Formats: sequence, C-alpha cells, structure tokens
Amino acid sequence: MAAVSLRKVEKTYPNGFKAVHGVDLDVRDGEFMVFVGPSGCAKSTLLRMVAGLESITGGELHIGGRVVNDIAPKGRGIAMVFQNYALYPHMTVYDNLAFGLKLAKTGKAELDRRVRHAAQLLEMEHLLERYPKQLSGGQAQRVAVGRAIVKKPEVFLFDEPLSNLDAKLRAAMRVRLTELHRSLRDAGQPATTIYVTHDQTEAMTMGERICVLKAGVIQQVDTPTALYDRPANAFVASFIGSPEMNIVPAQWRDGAVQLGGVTLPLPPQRFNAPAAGAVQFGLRPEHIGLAAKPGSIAVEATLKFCEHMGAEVFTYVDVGGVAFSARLPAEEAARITTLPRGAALTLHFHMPHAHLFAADDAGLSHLA
Ligand SMILES: Nc1ncnc2c1ncn2[C@@H]1O[C@H](COP(=O)(O)OP(=O)(O)OP(=O)(O)O)[C@@H](O)[C@H]1O
Repeated sequence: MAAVSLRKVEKTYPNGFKAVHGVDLDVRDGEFMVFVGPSGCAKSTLLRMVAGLESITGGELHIGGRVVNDIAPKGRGIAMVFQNYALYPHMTVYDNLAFGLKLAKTGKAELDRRVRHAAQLLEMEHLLERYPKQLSGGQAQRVAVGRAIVKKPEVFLFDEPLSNLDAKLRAAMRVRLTELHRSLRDAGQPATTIYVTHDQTEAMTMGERICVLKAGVIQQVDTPTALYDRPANAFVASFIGSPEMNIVPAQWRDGAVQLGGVTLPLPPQRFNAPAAGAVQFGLRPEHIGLAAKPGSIAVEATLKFCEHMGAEVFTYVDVGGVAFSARLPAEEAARITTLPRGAALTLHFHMPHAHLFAADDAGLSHLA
C-alpha cells in the first residue's frame, strides 16, 4: 500500500516566503492524481516535498502509512520524472535504463528482465541499442519514464514531463502515460502517481482526480467531471475548461441574476439563495447556443467576431454591454458567421448549467 497523505503540510522558504499553506490531501493507493494551477501556485514545491528534495517546514507527510518527513529520497519508494530529464549521452538506451539498477547492484538477470519489461510497456524495445542523440524528443522522454519504471517505485512523481514536447507529441504521450498507469495496475503493480502540470487539458485528460492549487492553497480536489460541473469557486471555474467559462459581475435579487440590463431567472434547485447583492455569474461558452433547450433563456446579443476552429466556431458577442463567448458547432454557426460585426442575434443561455460565485475573489465560494 502506498497512499500519500499530507497533513497540514507547510513550506516556508529560508527567505521567509511561505509557499505552501496547511495542505491536507489524501492520494489513494494506485491513484493518478494531478496537481494543477498557474505558475507559482506551489505545485512543484509540493511535489518536491513528497520526493524529499525539499524540506517540509510544517505538518506531516505519510507515504504508505509511514511518516517520511525526515526520510531521504531514496528511502521513500518513489521515482521522479522531470521536465528537463538528462539521459547519459554516451550510453545506449538499454544502459540508460539499467544505470540505476547497476548502481543498486541488482543481479544481471533481474536487471535485464526489468529493462526489457519497461521497454515493452513503453513500446521501445526496438530502441534499446540506440544512443540518446539518435532519439526523437518523444522517444527520449519515454526513456526518462522507463528509468522510473525499472525502479519499480510505489509512487511515481511527474513534474511537467511533457512541457518540452510539441503539441502533437504531448497529446500522444498523454495517452501513453495514462495507459501505462492502467497497465501497471492491471498487472497488479499499482503505482500511486502524482503528476504536476499547469495545463488544464493534461489535468482533465489524465487525472483520476485533480487537485487545483492557487498560491499554495488547495482550491478543490475532485474528479475531472466534478470540477467541470461543480467548480468550488470562480478560480477553479475559470481555470478548468477551454475556452474559459464566462464569469461576469452581476446582481442577484429574488432568484434572478441581473447583468447588462438583462434579467436571468435561475433554476432554484441549483442554488442556495445568497443574500441579495453583488455576485459573479458563470456560464461556459458551450452552454450558450443558437437553439433553445429545456431551461434555456433567450438573450438579445450583438455579434463582435467569430473564430473558426474547424468543427466549432468560437463566437464573441455583447449582451447589454457585457462580453460573452459562445462555442457553437460549425454547422449551427454557419448562418451567423457571414453576418457583419454589430449584427443582432438571439442566443440561448442554458441556465441549468449556470453558476453563481461570490463577488469578491477573496471569498470565491460557490453558492450552488
Ligand atoms: N527557493 C525558493 N526560495 C523562495 N521562494 C521560492 C523558492 N522556490 C520557489 N519559491 C516560490 O514559491 C512559490 C511556488 O513555487 P513553485 O515553483 O512550487 O510553483 P509552481 O506552481 O511549480 O510554478 P511553475 O509552474 O512556474 O513551476 C513561487 O512563488 C516561487 O517564487
């Protein structure tokens, strides 16, 4: 069992800067957990504390039920893959994979078995005799992952491992790493994984659960679907989903939201009525359409511009002085993309998907 638990974990750097504020988190045995958040939110600091590369200045870290605050990295049963991995240029892929095992004086037969098993899992058996300079970026990154696999760690730690790859390779590696995690689990070697990224698409597609961080504080820990459907606050709502959720200042009164001269009654079952007053209204671009749906409200808008994305058209509009974006299927959008700027449109806000957030970003509590 190698669950990873953080109990009131804190990090104050020697210069006095507090980067991590009382983080409580349970990563389950065998789970794929993603830490996501903008630059500086302390996702790398947290991961490095789990790895033992950064001291913990408050709270407790448990791995597999043991408190490991004072245990050196090599005693923690972890393996880490970095963004800037360095392969040994003068060694073949085989020797790069075998290097750590040789240091650990692993027997020759066992070493060979583990190297070949890792190569098979990562579909790189044909690359074993190559040197790093003969590999593509994606292949080299696979070797870096392979070096972690041969260690048979109980916990895998990934720190933005795909950042240096181009978009297409990143997408392919996402699938490969997710499949790798599943196949290790199916083979009875569940590896608890913590994967750090600033990329919400990576988080959403890879994580079984996602921990969203902001300024060293956890905002929400949930499944991708729950984060998308029920974001805990406006920060999570705008960080998760692409393009971003429309979040606009509004007034809340008598079960309705008023913004830009428009009144939008909200389905009461979704919200505990907050005190009347200033709120933030949230609606994802995919929940604004040209056709009415059950629970939708017609809203008059003027067209600003359209962005053609192939199957979809991102459409930017003005609703009574408030900017909104809509994500429309290309077929449906065809009738508006030829309209001039400033043309009048009727859009349908799909209110069952609407959100309300507190007005001040400091509070950021979801009122649903
Ligand atoms: N050695 C250090 N001394 C002081 N402050 C530090 C140190 N290392 C990091 N920080 C600060 O701690 C905060 C968290 O940094 P960290 O690198 O963990 O963030 P991150 O979310 O991983 O960001 P990025 O995606 O840019 O790597 C930042 O404000 C950073 O400036």
